Amino acid sequence: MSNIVKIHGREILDSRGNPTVEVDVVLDDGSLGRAAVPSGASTGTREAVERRDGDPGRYHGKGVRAAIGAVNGEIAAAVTGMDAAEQSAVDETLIALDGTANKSRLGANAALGVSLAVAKAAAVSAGQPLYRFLGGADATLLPLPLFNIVNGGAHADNPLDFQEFMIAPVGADTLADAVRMGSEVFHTLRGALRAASHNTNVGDEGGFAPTMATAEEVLAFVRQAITDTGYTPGTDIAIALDPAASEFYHGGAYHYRGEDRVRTVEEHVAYLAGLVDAYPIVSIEDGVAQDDLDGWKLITERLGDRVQLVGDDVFCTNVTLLTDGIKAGIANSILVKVNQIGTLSEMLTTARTAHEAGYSVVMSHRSGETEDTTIADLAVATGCGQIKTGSLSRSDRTSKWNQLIRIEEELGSAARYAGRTTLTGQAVS
Ligand SMILES: C=C(OP(=O)(O)O)C(=O)O
Ligand SMILES: [Mg+2]
Repeated sequence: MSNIVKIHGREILDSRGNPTVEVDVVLDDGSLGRAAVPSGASTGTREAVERRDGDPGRYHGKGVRAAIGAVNGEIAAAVTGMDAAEQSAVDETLIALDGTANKSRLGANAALGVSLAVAKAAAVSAGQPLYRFLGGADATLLPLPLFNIVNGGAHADNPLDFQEFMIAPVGADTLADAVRMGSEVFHTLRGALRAASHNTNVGDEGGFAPTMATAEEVLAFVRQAITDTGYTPGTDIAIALDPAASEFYHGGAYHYRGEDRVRTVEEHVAYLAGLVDAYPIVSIEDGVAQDDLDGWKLITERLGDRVQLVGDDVFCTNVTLLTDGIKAGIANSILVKVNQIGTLSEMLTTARTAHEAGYSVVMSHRSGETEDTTIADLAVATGCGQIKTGSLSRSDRTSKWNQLIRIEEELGSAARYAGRTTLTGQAVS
């Protein structure tokens, strides 16, 4: 038993240069846990509410300072003296103290910083790495990485409607091999884009952000880059998409800016199905919008037995939304982002509920990140088998891949690489 003796929140910068929350938790045996809180750009409407600021540049830090004030004031007063190993009790205290359904009073960013820092301090106190402290001796599964190598949507200033084009080294033998393969393709793609006179600037998650108008154009480049690197598309390296469709769904239809055309729900789902037919796509996240329940039913009926259909905005890491979705028979997978719900315990409940229903779980970063690598450990602790944490450039992204490399090395012969084993739906060949 190690009690919390000090909680200190501070303002730091995230990868977009915006202020965010970092929390230190100190225990009576001197153990220190530190956690920094990320932030999304294409946020789901039912996410827990972070106290932040709307207009970068003009405010700089007002909302974040209010969240930090809550950490150093009300939260510190309530949580100091508690046993850091009692994560559920700490998280229940945070939830009750806030008192709202969406953590809007104190801020989900205040709650999450404390929740994660407490877990990390407890792991230090127990003399264990976080993944083992939370996951036990069975936490040996290294996740399949989904590397986001082309950025569009809300994460880039190009005309691409789809937010993320990812590659997944399903045929790698180890996580370290998967990272190497991903980076090889990333560099091949850079060369191919340059050769075709496209820019090779990167977006928020470190993937290239070329001025292309259609998903097909990107997919053709990505598939060619896989082949030109010496790998077989689909067998060695598959493709995953996050269209983040809530961002371009308005008035009951999908508005494609790049092509300057509108697709009905049926046309949009048929278009995605056509992409699955034409390319080695194994996973589509938010293929339809959070408010388009008919679209979710249609896409699940049409593609659910062929590809992984991941719910991000539609579930918001919220166990109630997930349970409703399971009952409605939509999706077959959930994206899990700790800051969407605000405490570690709630995220773990959501992940467990998904697994029990046969839904796969993909651990995820946010588009605004920090150098904090906690989600790498959480992916191994939960044994979820998949993680997306951006591209193979920018330290805010590579820090997570590098942490997974370290965990794999530390596990030695006990380490197992998930490859394609945790993908739901029928993987393509
Ligand atoms: C990581 C994502 O983006 P954001 O953090 O902007 O919600 C996503 O939509 O999956
Ligand atoms: Mg998403």
